[in-house]
Amino acid sequence: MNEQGERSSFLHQSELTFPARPAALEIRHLKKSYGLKPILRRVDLTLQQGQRMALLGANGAGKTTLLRILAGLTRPSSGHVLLMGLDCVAQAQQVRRLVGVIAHQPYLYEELTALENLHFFGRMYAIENVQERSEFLLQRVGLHKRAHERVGAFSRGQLQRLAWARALLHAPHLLLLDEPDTGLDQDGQELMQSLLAEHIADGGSILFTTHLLEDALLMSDSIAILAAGRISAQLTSADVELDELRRRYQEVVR
Ligand SMILES: Nc1ncnc2c1ncn2[C@@H]1O[C@H](COP(=O)(O)OP(=O)(O)OP(=O)(O)O)[C@@H](O)[C@H]1O
Repeated sequence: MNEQGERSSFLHQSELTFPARPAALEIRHLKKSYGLKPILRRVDLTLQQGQRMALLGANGAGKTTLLRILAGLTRPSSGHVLLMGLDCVAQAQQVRRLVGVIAHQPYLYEELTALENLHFFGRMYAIENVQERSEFLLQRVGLHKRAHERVGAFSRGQLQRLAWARALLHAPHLLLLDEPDTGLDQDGQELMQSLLAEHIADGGSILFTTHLLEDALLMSDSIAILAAGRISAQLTSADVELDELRRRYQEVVR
């Protein structure tokens, strides 16, 4: 390259603008049908890194379906989903490492102990310090005394606590939480709140579903309402009172 060429390439480089960091989640024109039945007709949604979003909607609106697509458990019929800039379908394996999921099913092996379950998932995610990390999380969710008990004998709330440990095991960026407080007692609810706060303090992002509008408001930075297969309303939590949220929700889901 001649002198002039070097200079122009230097100038070019100095003028480069670095791309803004990718959104935690970017959903465009997402559609999902089961057979001929459309469930998600056109979902567009963005969640920035470090943010918490509540996803509301009536029974059967498609919230779980949407979360399952984001978690790589179900394929979309069409549209695009990017997670931290990675395509949910084309880069599904990398995407799975970025998400921690609490779903309706706990996704745990009943015949294994709590510790064995975490070891199993730890190996799946190729976590280096799996023993240490598993013990730390069992302690954190209050199950350290049950580490060597078979999960088949756990109560619903204990399963949910272990599901939390499993979801956090690989330190995912995005938590996808489908009614995450199901079965948790008062202590469990407080534990969940502190796990969520720690996740956000560490720079993570959260998308969760709930039917409790009050919780949605308290636990989120923004609220999206899914109705008729679309995000029919999006609100900034700090700008809306509970009564107004109730009114908007009724208007949209009716
Ligand atoms: N595997 C499937 N095959 C066929 N239909 C399905 C399947 N999974 C979900 N559906 C249908 O998709 C629609 C949306 O279900 P989904 O579980 O996503 O709703 P939801 O908003 O999470 O509801 P809820 O608040 O009751 O948990 C429902 O009509 C349901 O029957």
